[in-house]
Amino acid sequence: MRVLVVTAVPAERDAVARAVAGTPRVRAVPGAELHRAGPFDVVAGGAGPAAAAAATAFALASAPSSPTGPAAADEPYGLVVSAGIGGGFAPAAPVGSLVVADVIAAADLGAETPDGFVPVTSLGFGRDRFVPPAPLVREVAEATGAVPGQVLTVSTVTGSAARTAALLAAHPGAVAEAMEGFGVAEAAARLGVPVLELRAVSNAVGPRDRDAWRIGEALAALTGAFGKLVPVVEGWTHDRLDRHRAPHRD
Ligand SMILES: O=C(O)c1cccc(C(=O)CC[C@H]2O[C@@H](n3cnc4c(=O)[nH]cnc43)[C@H](O)[C@@H]2O)c1
Repeated sequence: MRVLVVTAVPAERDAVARAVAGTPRVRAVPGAELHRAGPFDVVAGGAGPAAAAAATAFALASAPSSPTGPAAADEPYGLVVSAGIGGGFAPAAPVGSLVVADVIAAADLGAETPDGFVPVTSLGFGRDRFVPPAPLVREVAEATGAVPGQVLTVSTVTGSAARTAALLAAHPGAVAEAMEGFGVAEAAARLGVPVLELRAVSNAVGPRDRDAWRIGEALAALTGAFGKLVPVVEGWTHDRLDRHRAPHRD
């Protein structure tokens, strides 16, 4: 199965591509550059949910929607993965660990009210979460050792104990936060393609301490995880994923 992997920055894209031996083949698509490594087409789509959604939509729209020939390049995407480094919530996800989202939640999409934050769904429109296929999440967790749990999408990196506590109060199942998952999921859902989010933890969510980020360690963990993901995605078919697909709703 061909898999589209969307990262924020080129360093994350290259960490994913390194999981597969050989030099990635690079192909330009409108608005992006795809790096093909084994079953993965990897794109560095930019930071934040808007850039991630735009890059995902362009890459998906550039692929055939049904097989057009015998080559892997002619296959439609069966899965989209939002991947990269992320902040981990203690104690579930220490630095260097991996997390896989069982829910991809937009943590700051809503309204501030005198009574606190209200999610967009409580305002009567939009959506604030996507649920990846549960059996696939389980298999990825088993294969990679990733901790399953909610991964929050935020537009502002958390930098205080108070904000950390507020996020955990609103999302008790949260294991990590990053800035792209919800955007990737939104674009994938519109084209009916299942989504996963896999993150390697570079820093603890909490009071800002940029010097404590362990980016190299996290990128190495990301490479290791995608190496273990190859046989997992090869074992999944479009038909099998279809059975676990949640319908898109506005
Ligand atoms: O400076 C570098 O060498 C470098 C290499 C790889 C990645 C980066 C990034 O800064 C990636 C930004 C990306 O990381 C996610 N992220 C990481 N930690 C957090 C966090 O605590 N809260 C939210 N997001 C986080 C996020 O998805 C960013 O887009 C630098």
